[in-house]
Amino acid sequence: MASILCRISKTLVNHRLPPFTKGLIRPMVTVSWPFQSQPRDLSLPNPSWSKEMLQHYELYNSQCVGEDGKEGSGPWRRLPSYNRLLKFATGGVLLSKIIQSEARLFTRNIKIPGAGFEYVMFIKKSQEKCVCIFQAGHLLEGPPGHVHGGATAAMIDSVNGTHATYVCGPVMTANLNINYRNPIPLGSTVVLESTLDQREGRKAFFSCIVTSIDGSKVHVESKALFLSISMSRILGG
Ligand SMILES: CCCCCCCCCC(=O)SCCNC(=O)CCNC(=O)[C@H](O)C(C)(C)COP(=O)(O)OP(=O)(O)OC[C@H]1O[C@@H](n2cnc3c(N)ncnc32)[C@H](O)[C@@H]1OP(=O)(O)O
Repeated sequence: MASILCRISKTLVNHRLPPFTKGLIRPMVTVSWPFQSQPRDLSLPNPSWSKEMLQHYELYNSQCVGEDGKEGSGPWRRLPSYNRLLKFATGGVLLSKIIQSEARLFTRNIKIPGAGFEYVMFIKKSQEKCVCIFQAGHLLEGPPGHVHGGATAAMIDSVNGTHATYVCGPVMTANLNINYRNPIPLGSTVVLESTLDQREGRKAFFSCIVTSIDGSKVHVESKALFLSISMSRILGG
């Protein structure tokens, strides 16, 4: 048996693969536990954050500390960034053809600080609310000087999706209905507030409101339905 395995591995090593497969195929020994710790928490302040973004971050962050002065005993909890957890997900027919180590959560894929989606989320421990402070960078332009509606939709889906995952475990968005009320100026900081409206078996209904940082203007209102699914369904495609 050992000699057969040795021969197979030598064959694999010696086999010449086309150049386009470089980086796509990894030796089986590196495929171990599919979960990896996050390399960097992208929801922490960086120099691109506006004064308003920092002030709002501090406002919620201070409420993560309880009256006893202990971090984590307050009514809110800061969620570290989710960038990508599954190193070797098998779902999706084309996944075997892309560089899996380069795959990341859509809203965390622009690496230049301040250019794309800058955001941080806080969840209320009682779980009915999740808040996101979002600063829209110059690469998210839609109408001149304003944020692309698809970028806003992606943020809403991410905030509702994170909230739903926190409350229900693995979920998928089944339906997302968005009303755009006022355009979001590019470069501005807005607040997304996700609310758990109702749970009904596998279904969880959420709403989201996007407002200006001072709450004076409603930019977007939306409703979403998430369905609980098994992890094996996500991994298996
Ligand atoms: C920490 C992690 C942070 C992550 C943040 C990022 C979050 C990003 C979230 C996403 O963007 S997920 C990607 C976008 N969504 C998809 O690609 C989902 C594609 N659709 C599916 O895979 C399936 O349709 C789905 C899993 C949603 C549902 O299929 P199921 O086979 O599990 O459910 P089924 O079709 O049997 O329906 C179950 C119930 O839901 C209802 N339902 C399903 N789809 C619906 C729909 N679209 N609208 C209204 N109701 C719906 C359906 O009528 C039924 O109701 P009843 O039980 O009362 O009969």
